Amino acid sequence: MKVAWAGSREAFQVSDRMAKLVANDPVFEKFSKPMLGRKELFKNTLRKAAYAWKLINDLRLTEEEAKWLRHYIDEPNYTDLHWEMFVPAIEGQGTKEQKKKWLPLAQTMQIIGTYAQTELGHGSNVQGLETTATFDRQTDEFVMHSPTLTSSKWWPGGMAKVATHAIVYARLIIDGLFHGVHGFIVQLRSLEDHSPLPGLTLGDIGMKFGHGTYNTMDNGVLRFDHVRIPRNQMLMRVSQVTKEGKYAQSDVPRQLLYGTMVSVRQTIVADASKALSRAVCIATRYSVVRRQFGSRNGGPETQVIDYKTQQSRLFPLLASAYAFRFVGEWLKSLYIDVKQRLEANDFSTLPETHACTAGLKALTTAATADGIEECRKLCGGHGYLISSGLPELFAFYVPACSYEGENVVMMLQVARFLVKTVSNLGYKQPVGTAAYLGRVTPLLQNNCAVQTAEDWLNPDAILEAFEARAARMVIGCGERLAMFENPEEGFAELSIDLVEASLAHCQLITVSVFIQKLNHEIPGNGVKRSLEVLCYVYALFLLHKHQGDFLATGYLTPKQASLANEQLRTLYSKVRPNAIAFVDSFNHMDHYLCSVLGRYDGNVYPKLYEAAWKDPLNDSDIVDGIQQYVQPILKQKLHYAKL
Ligand SMILES: CCCCCCCCCCCCCCCCCCCCCCC/C=C/C(=O)SCCNC(=O)CCNC(=O)[C@H](O)C(C)(C)COP(=O)(O)OP(=O)(O)OC[C@H]1O[C@@H](n2cnc3c(N)ncnc32)[C@H](O)[C@@H]1OP(=O)(O)O
Ligand SMILES: Cc1cc2nc3c(=O)[nH]c(=O)nc-3n(C[C@H](O)[C@H](O)[C@H](O)COP(=O)(O)OP(=O)(O)OC[C@H]3O[C@@H](n4cnc5c(N)ncnc54)[C@H](O)[C@@H]3O)c2cc1C
Repeated sequence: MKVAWAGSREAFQVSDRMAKLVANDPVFEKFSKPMLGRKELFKNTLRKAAYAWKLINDLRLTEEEAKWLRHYIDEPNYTDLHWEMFVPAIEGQGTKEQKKKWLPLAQTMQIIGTYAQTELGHGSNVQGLETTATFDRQTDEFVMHSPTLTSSKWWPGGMAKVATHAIVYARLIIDGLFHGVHGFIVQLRSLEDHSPLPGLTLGDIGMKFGHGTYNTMDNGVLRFDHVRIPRNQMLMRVSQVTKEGKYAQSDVPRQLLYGTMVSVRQTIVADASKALSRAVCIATRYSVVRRQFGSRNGGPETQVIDYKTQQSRLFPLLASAYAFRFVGEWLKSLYIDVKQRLEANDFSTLPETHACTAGLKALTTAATADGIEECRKLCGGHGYLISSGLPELFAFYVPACSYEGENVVMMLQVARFLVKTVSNLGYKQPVGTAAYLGRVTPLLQNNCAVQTAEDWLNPDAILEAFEARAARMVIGCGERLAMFENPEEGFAELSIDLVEASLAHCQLITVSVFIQKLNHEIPGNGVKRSLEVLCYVYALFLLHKHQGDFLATGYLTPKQASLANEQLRTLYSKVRPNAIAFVDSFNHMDHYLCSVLGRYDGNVYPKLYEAAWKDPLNDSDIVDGIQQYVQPILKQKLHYAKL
């Protein structure tokens, strides 16, 4: 199962080796992080990032190994933006000459970059950005300027204190004419003494949610006061500006300017299973250790994992972790394919890839953030302790629902893709993830054939149910949209339904990828049979949760919906004996989990007790402030107390 989770024996070995490397090195200790103040926390992160870079070079780690090393160090920091956004932006949007100049500098970290797109006033609406880049023909330069307060760049990670360069997105203006938003490479700091260059105002935007997690990152604010950069620092793969000030667009679609976001959204989907599996591992291990009620004749109480209600909250999350792992793997292969095509100027699969990355990013991050919080509740009161590892994990993870495309905004992008696919049905056969929309007649006419709970243990029955639900919701929206004279008005009016239809479409993708995975790529029959159980849990849980959709579209009868729920309850009993094996297969080491509740050895209570004594408040019996503020109250001489 460890190999199935990792994807291959080699992938397992690489990640395992890097997990151990980090866990065994005292520099990467992280238990004391929540006790540090912001400045110490930040310095500590800089120290770890520098040490990691030294290890990468000294040990000559491969790119894959370096990625795992950063993952296990487990602290957001400026290198995330450098490697995940700055470098890919140059790779995807730079010309050959620009790549030749900038990539070697970035890849050896002689410069450190960030991705400065969002502003105080606009994040989702990229076309609404206000920073200007005005071409000056006389000097062959662009003048970067922040004309309003709301045009201040706001959020870019690593920008406040570390980055030396940024890809800045700004409105291109030539001779007073606006030519859309483009990316520019801008130097922010001196490479000698690290001070901000003249004309730039740079700072940190302040503390973020949760103490010890995202505050390791210096998210920044940046303002320009007529800062000049050479013309050849505009990223020019998509559009070019000549020295005469002529604006030209190549055959490459404008959407490629958004390419870096597609790349990161894909990574975010791949990473969702890491965060969810981490929370599920903690909650499952603790649910086996924790006992409440049910003692008979002085025997042990019931392990909370044996309560059906606990199983009905925990096991769908366990199944979701596996589903997201497989859909992340699948999306990665789709992305690698589109990347190769883009390099060869084949843009045909870009719209589908955009819809998949946007929709799956929204689906997996929302479910993972909610899932982490549910795992915290599954651990009862102890889940609220920082030492459970869950509050910090939630605080780190939840902004994924907003960054890289706010989730609702992303689902509306999927809706645009689906509406377009449906309106083209007469003359263009849909392919890939939308292929089922080419079979609308049977999907709209046929109804579910399930008669017994056992009938739901059939991948074809499940797939057809999810296809029929998604097709009916999408076609329904399409029909209602056609009644509007102004399509944009119709889209806005129906946006709630469109988001629900998009979710149905994305859930269909995750379910079908899970089924596909079982049909083709599982090593060993035992592993395959166990994963089949999780696949059914995932699908039937979604079906139960969204049974309103399945019933309202008329594909299922209430009886069939209740048979699905009956089967789901039976499946929970099949998951129970393997629950610990399923979470051990994630291969998460104690160092990585950083959780007293999720310890591999189950030694929860002594370690919880021990951890409490490490709190700074326990350094002494009488702490600072007691004598000054509590003793005077205790010693007051009042005849009666007034509330
Ligand atoms: C104890 C516990 C402790 C726990 C601690 C744990 C710590 C762990 C740390 C581990 C670290 C390890 C790290 C490694 C990996 C990290 C990887 C992730 C790094 C993440 C860092 C996050 C930083 C965040 C960065 C950002 O947020 S950057 C900014 C992102 N911004 C957005 O996403 C903006 C969203 N908006 C848009 O994308 C667009 O504006 C829009 C798409 C919404 C609208 O665009 P537009 O207005 O132009 O218009 P249209 O809607 O009309 O679209 C026009 C057509 O273009 C198509 N389109 C749109 N986008 C794209 C695209 N991207 N690609 C292709 N096509 C696109 C539309 O579909 C339209 O098409 P049509 O014309 O056919 O309809
Ligand atoms: C931790 C973190 C790190 C970040 N790092 C970076 C970075 O490195 N670089 C960078 O450039 N940016 C970064 N960002 C910014 C991030 O990309 C934006 O916050 C994100 O894209 C959301 O945009 P917004 O804040 O404008 O949200 P808004 O769009 O203002 O969203 C507010 C609400 O309005 C709704 N809404 C907006 N538009 C629509 C619509 N058309 N239809 C229906 N509802 C709508 C949304 O659903 C949401 O509920 C980061 C943000 C965070 C939280």
